[in-house]
Amino acid sequence: MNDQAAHSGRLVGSASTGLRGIIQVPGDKSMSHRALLFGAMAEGETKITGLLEGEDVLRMATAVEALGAKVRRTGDGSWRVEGGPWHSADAPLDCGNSGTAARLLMGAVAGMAIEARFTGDRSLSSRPMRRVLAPLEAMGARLVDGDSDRLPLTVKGGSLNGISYRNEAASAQIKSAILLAGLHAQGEVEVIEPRPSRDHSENMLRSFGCDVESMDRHGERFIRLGERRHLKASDVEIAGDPSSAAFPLVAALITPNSEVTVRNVLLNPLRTGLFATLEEMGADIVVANRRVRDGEWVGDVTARTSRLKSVEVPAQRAPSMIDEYPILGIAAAFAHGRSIMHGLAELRVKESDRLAAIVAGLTACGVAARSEEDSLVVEGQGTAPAGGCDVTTHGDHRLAMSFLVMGQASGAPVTVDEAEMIATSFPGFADLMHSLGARIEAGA
Ligand SMILES: O=C(O)C1=C[C@@H](OP(=O)(O)O)[C@@H](O)[C@H](O)C1
Ligand SMILES: C=C(OP(=O)(O)O)C(=O)O
Repeated sequence: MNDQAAHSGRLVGSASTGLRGIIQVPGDKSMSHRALLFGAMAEGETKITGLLEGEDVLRMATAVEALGAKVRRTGDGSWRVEGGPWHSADAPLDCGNSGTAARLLMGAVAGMAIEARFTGDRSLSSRPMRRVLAPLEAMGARLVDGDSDRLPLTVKGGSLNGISYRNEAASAQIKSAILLAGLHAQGEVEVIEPRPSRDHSENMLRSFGCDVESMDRHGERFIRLGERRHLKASDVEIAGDPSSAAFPLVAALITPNSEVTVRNVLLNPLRTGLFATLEEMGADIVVANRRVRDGEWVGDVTARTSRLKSVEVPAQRAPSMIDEYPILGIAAAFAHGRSIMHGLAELRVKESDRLAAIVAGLTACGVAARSEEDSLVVEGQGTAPAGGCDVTTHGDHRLAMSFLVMGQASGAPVTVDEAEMIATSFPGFADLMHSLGARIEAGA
């Protein structure tokens, strides 16, 4: 099967005899969004290598073009972005499935004397936007559609004041929207994080020439914009997405006779909670060739078939692995004993209610799992689960990939629906998994 078949809707993952190989995964999604957006806001031409060419990121590229930037892909696969000047978009900005595109763009638009209407697909139109709109309105932006919490909605920006905002949700999207709006605000702009979220915006704003201060005080993180808030074009090199690397690596851990290396994975410490958790579960997972590239840690990660034991994951760790709970749920199903993961309220407002969907999918595959308030409990049997089920993904790419991985080592095949959504974050997933020996086929 080629990746074309991955667009057909249903895919089936079946037991493989072993996964082996050395691969690279597509570029990090968070960095890709930011590289395009910051490039579009900067003076001069930004060169991006390793950009994730997934649907979410391509939505961002189209949106910044509609707002005034020039974006092109060159023959060698790198991208060029020429910054502004920004103007109101003639047509709505369709953010597709991407929460990051919608929320970061809202922040950027809020800071300028322009207006933009935001739309999205069925999933994105059901996700909360007030979390970003509330601080942006407090800074002086206007929401043309009253106090709406959902797309479609129209943001009118211009003449903002500063803000000091407590980011209780530990959301990097909220923080980034505030910082981006703050680039054009008068006065202090500060975000306080009781639990730090991914810091790619801070790191990349610095490489685009902005003053951004990050400080840890009394167990909280303070992020503050300094005086210099003007963006200058910068070259950005993007390493492999750890949230994508998670799928082949966990597949190797649970499938007999496997050894998989993913080269050049982004290892920013605010993104590596899954790897720490897998180590606690006894996984044979090793990082080699650890190095700093463009201000971010990068390395090669190898995973080998392992006997996993159960784990308890504290709420404090959740932001550093927020997109990895679906695949951790699969690892926990193969582990010996009861795993508990705390502090997962945010999973309910992702592309689907991931907490409910993980429980439903695992249960269908013969694994006892439940949610208890904001925690996930998985009763691992220490052996391969039955499988032999149809999993409803609710159009959620991470659920589709997770359950296809589960099929690689389950008693009977696992079928997922709406597999075309995988292309939002991991184009080429099925082909890459095939190159390792995975069995993923078009389903009836
Ligand atoms: O800022 C980002 O690039 C992201 C932040 C996270 O969302 P929240 O900010 O809602 O936690 C994450 O789930 C998403 O995939 C990407
Ligand atoms: C939550 C995710 O992305 P976003 O919020 O950008 O839609 C994700 O990729 O798992």
